[in-house]
This record gives sequence, structure tokens and C-alpha cells, in this order.
Amino acid sequence: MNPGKKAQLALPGPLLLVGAGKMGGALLNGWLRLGLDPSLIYVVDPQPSFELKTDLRDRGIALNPASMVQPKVVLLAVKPQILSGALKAVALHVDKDTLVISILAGATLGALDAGLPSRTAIIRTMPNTPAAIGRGVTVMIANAEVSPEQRALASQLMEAVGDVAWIGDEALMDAVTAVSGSGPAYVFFLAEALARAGVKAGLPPELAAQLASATVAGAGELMHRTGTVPETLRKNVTSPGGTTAAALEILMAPDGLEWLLTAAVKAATERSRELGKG
Ligand SMILES: NC(=O)C1=CN([C@@H]2O[C@H](COP(=O)(O)OP(=O)(O)OC[C@H]3O[C@@H](n4cnc5c(N)ncnc54)[C@H](O)[C@@H]3O)[C@@H](O)[C@H]2O)C=CC1
Ligand SMILES: O=C(O)[C@@H]1CCC=N1
Repeated sequence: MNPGKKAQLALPGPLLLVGAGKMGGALLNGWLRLGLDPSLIYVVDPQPSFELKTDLRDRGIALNPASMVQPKVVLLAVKPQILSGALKAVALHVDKDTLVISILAGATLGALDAGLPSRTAIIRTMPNTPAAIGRGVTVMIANAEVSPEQRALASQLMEAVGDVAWIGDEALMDAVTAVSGSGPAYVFFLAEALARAGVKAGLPPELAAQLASATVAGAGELMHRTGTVPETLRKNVTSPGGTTAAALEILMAPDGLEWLLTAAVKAATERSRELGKG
């Protein structure tokens, strides 16, 4: 994303971020990079890290304020396991004009609605951590109470930190979570595993780690900047009878990487469904 191309992020009123851990913090960083007014942000987190406390203080963002102006947007970014307790606290700050946006894996619109005042406008989303650098991707679904203005506001908030896709079928959210929500971890593990494989092939550990990280980052950037489909980029690397072909014969075997990723995405999809059952 080129931040220069994005309009300055403006809000109609305060935004309350509930939970500023890895993902809530990534979103916050993304919004601040886009120029969101820090005086419009409240953060509630009972166990803020030292870095978070320092960062919020330096930016003039209220952490765990004793009182607040009624927020226009509440963004829920706590662990799914504490959803019901968090909703009880959040409900105090929700009225008919408040939009509640959830990023919780598994938490359905129905489960969110059950813990909030009746007819609350709710949007369930699944972002991912590259949002911290404006390169996330977020999938969203709204309940029937969300107005066109609130939908546009939610789009604006999440587009500020990357790409956005709206869906109409909530059942897709579990697979979305498995592919793009968890996906960055698979890519980071690829870099870890490639480095370890390099060590086994004789490279010094530091050089192997440097080569693996630079290769994963560079390949992702090449795909991003050229907009070329991955299959073409893969073929561009693969000389007939060469080294890449030798490696891909193993990775593309019936029990190779695609088989593993299919099993991994299935496991994550099922876990997302389980989280939804509480
Ligand atoms: N980490 C990721 O890549 C992604 C996470 N998510 C979702 O984001 C949510 C948060 O995940 P992470 O940021 O990874 O977890 P985390 O553990 O880093 O952050 C959770 C934060 O909530 C705070 N917290 C605990 N109880 C609270 C309360 N009662 N009120 C307010 N804050 C409270 C914790 O102190 C912590 O800072 C989860 O529901 C997860 O499913 C969604 C997409 C990607
Ligand atoms: O691992 C998790 O449950 C969360 C949801 C997607 C990424 N992290």
C-alpha cells in the first residue's frame, strides 16, 4: 500500500480499542500511520505491555481511562476465550449509534449480538498482522443493524491498513481465518524451515537465516509489486532440468507442501468453528 494514496483517516467520534495485544496493536499502529487523531482513541487493556504503555503515553492516547466520551466505534480485539466478560464491559459503552467491530476468531455475529444491547450494529472481521505496515487483508461481514455509513466507516478503517473483502455468507469466516488470519504464521514458518534446511545443507546458521528471510520477503514483494500470479513467478525461477525443478519435484509431490497446507488449513478451519461454539 502506498500511504500517500490513502485519504487521511477521519472518524465521526471516538474509537475504543478493547485489547491492544498483537493484533489490536497492529491495527492501532496502522491507523496512527495514516494520521488518525490520537485524541479520538481510547485503549482498554488490563495488562498492557511496558512498550504499549510507553507508546500510548508518548502519543497522548488514553489508556484505561476512568471515563470517556461515548465511542462511535468499539473495536474488540481480545482473545475469544474471554469474549463474554469483555462484552459485559463493552456493553456499557454501546448505544444505538455505536458500531462494534470484532476481530475475534470464531466469534459469530450471533454470539456477539447475544452479549450486547439489542439491535447493536456489529461487524465481524478477520484481519491479519501485516496490517501493522498497511499490508494486511481483512474480510468483513455485517449484521442487519449496520447502516451504509457505518459500513463505509468500517471499510475506511480496515482499508487504511490493507485490502478489504466483504462477504455475505458468515460460514466462510472459518476458512478465511485459516487462510489469511493465520496465514502469515505459515509464511514465517516457511522462512524458519528454509533456514534450518540451509543449515543442514552446510550453511552457517546466520547466513542461512539471512538468505531465508530475504528470500521470503523479496519473493512476497515481487509478487505484490508486479501483480503477477504466483504460478508464473514460480515458473520464472524454474529452469528445465535445473535445481528448482529438483526441489519442486519433492514439494509438489502428492504428499508435498500442498497436501500439508490443505491439512493445516483444515485444522485451522475446524479450530475456528470450535472457538465459535465457546
Ligand atoms: N494475532 C493475530 O495474528 C490475529 C488475531 N486475531 C484475533 O485477535 C484477537 C486478539 O489476538 P492477539 O492480539 O493475537 O492476542 P493478544 O494476547 O496479543 O492480545 C489480547 C489483548 O487483550 C488484552 N485483554 C485481556 N483481557 C482483556 C479485557 N477484559 N479487556 C480488554 N483487554 C483485555 C490482553 O492484555 C492483551 O493485550 C483474538 O481474538 C484473535 O482471534 C485475528 C486476526 C489475526
Ligand atoms: O491463532 C489465532 O487463533 C488467531 C486468529 C488468526 C490468527 N491468530
